[in-house]
Amino acid sequence: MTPRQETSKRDNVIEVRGLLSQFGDRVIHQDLDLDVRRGEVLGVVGGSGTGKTVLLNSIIGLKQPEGGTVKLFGYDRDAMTKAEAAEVERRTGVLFQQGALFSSLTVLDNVASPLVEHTNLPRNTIRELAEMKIAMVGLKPEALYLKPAELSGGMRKRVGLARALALDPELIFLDEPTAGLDPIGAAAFDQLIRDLSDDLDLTVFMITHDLDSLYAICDEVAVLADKHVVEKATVQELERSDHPWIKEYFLGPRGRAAHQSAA
Ligand SMILES: Nc1ncnc2c1ncn2[C@@H]1O[C@H](COP(=O)(O)OP(=O)(O)OP(=O)(O)O)[C@@H](O)[C@H]1O
Repeated sequence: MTPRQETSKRDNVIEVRGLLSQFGDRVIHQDLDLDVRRGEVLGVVGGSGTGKTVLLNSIIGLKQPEGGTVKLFGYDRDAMTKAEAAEVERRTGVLFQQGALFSSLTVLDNVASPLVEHTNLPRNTIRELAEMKIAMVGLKPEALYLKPAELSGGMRKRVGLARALALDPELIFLDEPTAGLDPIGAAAFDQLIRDLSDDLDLTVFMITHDLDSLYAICDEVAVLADKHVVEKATVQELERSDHPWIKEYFLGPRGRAAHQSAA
């Protein structure tokens, strides 16, 4: 077993340098740099098709970059041993856009599945741990034996989050977690993410179109435009940016409304 690479508060949990991502001749990212500090809740925004999901996939290893380096917990993705890759996977949780739940499994079995796959714990312990995670995301015990089709959109997101948290990760990736939720459900989900981050010292990489989420819970926001991260800063700093897309985004009518409701 490899010695676990510890990270301190000052360390970057994610470090991307000079990322080049392409599909055929089509360049999605060029010279993209991004640092995410331990414990930070980072919002990732950008126009539709700017490559937010491709960036997430490149960081978690679902897409092999055409150039540059991606480091997670200090390990270079391209130079990791199998054991290091497994460690990184265990320390990382992902909530995909559609939840990606197994439709034939109950809530309990969905949340238990990473524990079954990655640990040798006895059945009873797995069950208790899964129940704990389900309670942690605010779902009642009545939900344990329901199947995904019997859940509301907000409940499905919570189950996806509970599953992403099953192995006690230090870093979670969320792809538009509040998409499709009503404003009250979205605000509750935002608060849940912020509380989990504070309580568990979780680092959060969150793609979102939801301006309210940025104001409510993000420490910083990375803006994707022109094939790279054009700025990474607090929302207050971004409101003063000269970049045309950022200006339009934060100072347009929806940005102003989000600013006012956060004030
Ligand atoms: N597997 C693929 N093959 C070819 N092109 C792809 C593939 N995946 C993504 N793309 C292209 O890469 C670009 C970036 O896609 P991505 O899904 O990352 O955008 P996004 O910023 O997440 O968009 P949205 O906000 O609409 O979800 C898009 O133009 C998309 O068509």
